[in-house]
Amino acid sequence: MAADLLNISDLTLHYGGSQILNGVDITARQGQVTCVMGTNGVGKTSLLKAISGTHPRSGGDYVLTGEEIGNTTSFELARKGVAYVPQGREIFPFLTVRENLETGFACLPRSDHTIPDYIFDLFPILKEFLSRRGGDLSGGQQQQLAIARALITKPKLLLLDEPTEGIQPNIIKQIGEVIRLLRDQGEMAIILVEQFFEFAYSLGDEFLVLERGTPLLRGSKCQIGKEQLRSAVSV
Ligand SMILES: Nc1ncnc2c1ncn2[C@@H]1O[C@H](COP(=O)(O)OP(=O)(O)OP(=O)(O)O)[C@@H](O)[C@H]1O
Repeated sequence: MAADLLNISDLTLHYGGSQILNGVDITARQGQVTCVMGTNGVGKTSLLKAISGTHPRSGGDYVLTGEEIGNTTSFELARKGVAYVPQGREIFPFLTVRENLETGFACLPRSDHTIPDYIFDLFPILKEFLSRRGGDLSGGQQQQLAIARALITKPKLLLLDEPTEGIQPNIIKQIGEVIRLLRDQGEMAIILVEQFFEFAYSLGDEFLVLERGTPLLRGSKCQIGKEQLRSAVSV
């Protein structure tokens, strides 16, 4: 059984007076992909914001590699190995590809401030476009850049928010291969928020389906049948 890297239980999250997440449990294990699914507005992005510390949670226990995490900053969580690739990618359009990648150095010691070669093995196009401005890349290339920037931080836990959204099929395939490779290396835990059902199903080891901020279905691929998952996702 793969080791638990992240264990969150009974998570709640509010925006002002609106409660968005209520009693969510999620686990991420090394060498596994946990897929978070559900229709628009159920709270998938909010869950990733809570895990990455970009929005404070209102309650719940958060344990990362055996350490209890209080309400801390996203920077501190990045230093502890949590990398977040947000929906919409949020690369810096006026910085070059190299400069975008180098922003990942912020949470690393100075001795690690070099872009490792494996980044370009995973995403060869980024090497070719190192001097191009991020904003001049296609949507799919920007998504690859956003994932690469997250990998620069040497994460233990990689959070991906809808990496296939608005992206052409050949790049979706490449991104799927990268996720599979990272998972199969067995070190990293990956949480994937994804509405593209076949993509999510092919990559996922564990699934959590949300409905209006609460868990509707949770379990492993062995426990949940494909059609059961598909019908839960379309609720
Ligand atoms: N900053 C915010 N302030 C207030 N409400 C918000 C904020 N961000 C999101 N919401 C609301 O919280 C709910 C959950 O949003 P969230 O983006 O987490 O859902 P989601 O499942 O990721 O949706 P989608 O699939 O459309 O990205 C929605 O009703 C949304 O309108």
